[in-house]
Amino acid sequence: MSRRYLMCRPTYFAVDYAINPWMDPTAPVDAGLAVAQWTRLHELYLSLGHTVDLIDPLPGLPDMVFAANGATVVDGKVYGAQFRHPERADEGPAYLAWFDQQGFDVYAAKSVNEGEGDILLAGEHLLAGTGLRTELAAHAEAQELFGRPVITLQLVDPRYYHLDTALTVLSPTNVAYYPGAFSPGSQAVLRRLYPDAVIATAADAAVLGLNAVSDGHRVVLPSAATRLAEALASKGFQPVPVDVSELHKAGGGPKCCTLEVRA
Ligand SMILES: CN(C)C(=N)NCCC[C@H](N)C(=O)O
Repeated sequence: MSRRYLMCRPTYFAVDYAINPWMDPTAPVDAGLAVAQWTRLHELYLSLGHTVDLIDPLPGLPDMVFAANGATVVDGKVYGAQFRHPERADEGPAYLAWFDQQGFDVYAAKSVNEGEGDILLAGEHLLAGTGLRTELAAHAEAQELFGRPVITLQLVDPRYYHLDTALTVLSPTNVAYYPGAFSPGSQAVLRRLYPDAVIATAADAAVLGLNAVSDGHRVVLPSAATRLAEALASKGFQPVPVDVSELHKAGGGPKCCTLEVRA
């Protein structure tokens, strides 16, 4: 199924600060390679028949490439992001202004939330992560704004700081997830909601394999996640691997670079 995405070219990509355990400002980053990998991801979406809008990157915001964190867009309503860390604070208004200019109904958040990093549409309801970045209060805000039930999931491992590092929505009725990233209660919720889920291993999660983008059948995921790709194929999904090794140095993958625009 064809989707509409928003992406941001990593023109100013760098790892200048560390706000997650993957980031090491002393390690070298090849900004040119990051742009090349991002460009391949962009072209891949176009070749799969998706529409991709682009927002202009801003200097001084090296993580702005991670468009998924910029907002949550459902039914044409845009719930703006309010970032936990000051290093990313200016991204929220930049993304909201873009949506405003495009004529969407935009809502500035009252609570800390990092967009689709932590708030994922799954069929009729929203799955929402908390514990590391997005505040619980944002779940209530999102429920009120979108008029859809929000299912709160507690994240417990700092490596999997956003819900979209630990869980991929594969279709309206199924997900893939790494149980170790969730509290025991949230693991039980996921088992109850998704008895047929694809269960990722610690190794799948460690290459950020769950930071994937599904259109309901084709699943774009990091090429390093080979076992997860096999598990998805065995459930009838089509894995589409993409190399995002340079973006991984900031703690990101294909999903982080991709905000779904649901008009
Ligand atoms: C699923 N992921 C990982 C994302 N949705 N976003 C990536 C954000 C990376 C950024 N350095 C940060 O730590 O905020």
